[in-house]
Amino acid sequence: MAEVLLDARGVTKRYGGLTAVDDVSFHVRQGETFGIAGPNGAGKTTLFDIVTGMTRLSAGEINLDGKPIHTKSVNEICHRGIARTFQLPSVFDTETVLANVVVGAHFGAGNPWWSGFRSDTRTLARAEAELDFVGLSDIAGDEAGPLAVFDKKRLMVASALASAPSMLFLDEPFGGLTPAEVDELVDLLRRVRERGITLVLIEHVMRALMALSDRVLIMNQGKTLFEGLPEEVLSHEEVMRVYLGGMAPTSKAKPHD
Ligand SMILES: Nc1ncnc2c1ncn2[C@@H]1O[C@H](COP(=O)(O)OP(=O)(O)OP(=O)(O)O)[C@@H](O)[C@H]1O
Repeated sequence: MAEVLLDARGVTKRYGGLTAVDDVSFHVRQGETFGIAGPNGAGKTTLFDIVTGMTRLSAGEINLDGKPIHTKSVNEICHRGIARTFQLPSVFDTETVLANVVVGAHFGAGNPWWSGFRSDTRTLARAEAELDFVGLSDIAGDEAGPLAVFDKKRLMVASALASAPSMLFLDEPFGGLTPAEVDELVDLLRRVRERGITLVLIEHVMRALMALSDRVLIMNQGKTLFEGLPEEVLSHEEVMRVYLGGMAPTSKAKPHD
């Protein structure tokens, strides 16, 4: 069995009287794809924000490769090998598609912090290779702001990959995509996995979550409702009641919306 890459124990985040993430523990093994689902407000994005250093946990610990990251800054965590994408497409609107990816390549895991002050052919080549990988080379010179949702989502993936991560966290990568785009992105993420990059994804599109995940974590009201194999979700009564609400898991609808 592959080694544990990420180990989260008793992770808790309180906002005043609200406990957004409540004593959640899970681990992710090298090379696996770990899916996270749950209704609106379950604490999924907060969990991502904690792991990636965008918010501090109130209690618990998170280790990457056996070393703590929950006390580290966003850039230190990035340099340790964790990259992420966001629920709402987040790109530098007024920069070109290529310039967006160059940012990831400049500031990512393989470079020291000052690398952003210089431009080199190796960094540019890495950015161009990732653009090619996600299928956006043809529009490398276009401004990123007016891009369609699917292109922005692929651009976020390219920028994240350019930072040379060992783990890629994807927050609802399939939201707002057409069925054909969902299929294309599933294929792209499989190719990311084939590169040996460990994936963690939050997803409401159950078809995509089931197709990609080796194991899943279902959250509800900040707590772990279920952790196990995707096929076991279907026979878990509490998950079916709370999350799926009786809907077929292959449905493309968001049951909580
Ligand atoms: N900065 C914050 N301050 C106060 N409360 C917050 C903050 N961020 C999140 N919350 C609350 O924490 C809870 C969990 O939110 P979170 O966004 O993590 O849920 P989610 O599972 O990602 O939901 P969704 O599926 O809608 O994205 C919600 O009740 C939310 O309102």
